[in-house]
Amino acid sequence: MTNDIVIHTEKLTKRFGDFIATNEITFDVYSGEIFGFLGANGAGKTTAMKMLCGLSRPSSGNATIAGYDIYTGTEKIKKNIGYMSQKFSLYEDLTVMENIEFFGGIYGLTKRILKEKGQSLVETLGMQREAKKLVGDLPLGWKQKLSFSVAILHEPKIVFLDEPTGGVDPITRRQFWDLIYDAADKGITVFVTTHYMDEAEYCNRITMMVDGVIKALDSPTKLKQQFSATTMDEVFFELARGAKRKAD
Ligand SMILES: Nc1ncnc2c1ncn2[C@@H]1O[C@H](COP(=O)(O)OP(=O)(O)OP(=O)(O)O)[C@@H](O)[C@H]1O
Repeated sequence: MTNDIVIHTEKLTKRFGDFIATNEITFDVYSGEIFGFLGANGAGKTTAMKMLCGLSRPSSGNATIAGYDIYTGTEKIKKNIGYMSQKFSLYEDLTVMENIEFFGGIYGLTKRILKEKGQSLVETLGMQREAKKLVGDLPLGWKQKLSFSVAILHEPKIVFLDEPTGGVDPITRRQFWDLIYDAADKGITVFVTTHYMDEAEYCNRITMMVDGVIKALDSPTKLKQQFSATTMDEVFFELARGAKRKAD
């Protein structure tokens, strides 16, 4: 982690009619940081993440992502980020290698680089025997690890992960987090939403959103001190219990 700021937001706001989904959120994220973005259902996490990825125009406020302005630099932003969501990841009807080639191609990698990177990726993941198998036939945990690796194949400055480990067992989640640490060690900033509080502990810093507003932002250790809590679960409960919004 360095002191270089790669995500800077200032009073970033998104309204849907009269409803304020994300209300004046302000924070900085540093290069190589693992930044956890937490909140109860409906808190406004996905709305914020869509704005940061250049997919949704803010109603007001400012932000720069990888040095590019959120209003005028959305195409540049998209080139400098990777994205992975539990809801959308890989094509189930393509093989492991075909998915690597397809997504690597979209991210602008040449065929020669893709061949090299694809080979070393399946080796790193221990998936040599699966390279020609359909992704649909792989266990969920493997799909998620592959999906994450594909999202950073083009070595983006920032990778956005929207609940990347939903539905898998704790051991596979731990392995997934080893990949996250490797990426952060290489200088890739990781912006991650999760509902798992053990994963919150793995982040360098965490924001907690409640009803569209940032209620807390600090390291897990400092947050636990601040709320006299022994676990992040207790911190989360303390902050989120007054939330008015419910899941859709
Ligand atoms: N296009 C939209 N039009 C109107 N309201 C919306 C729209 N998108 C989101 N919202 C509302 O904004 C609020 C925040 O939604 P968002 O999806 O950002 O929450 P979230 O924190 O990501 O929750 P979850 O963990 O359930 O995905 C919700 O009340 C949701 O209903």
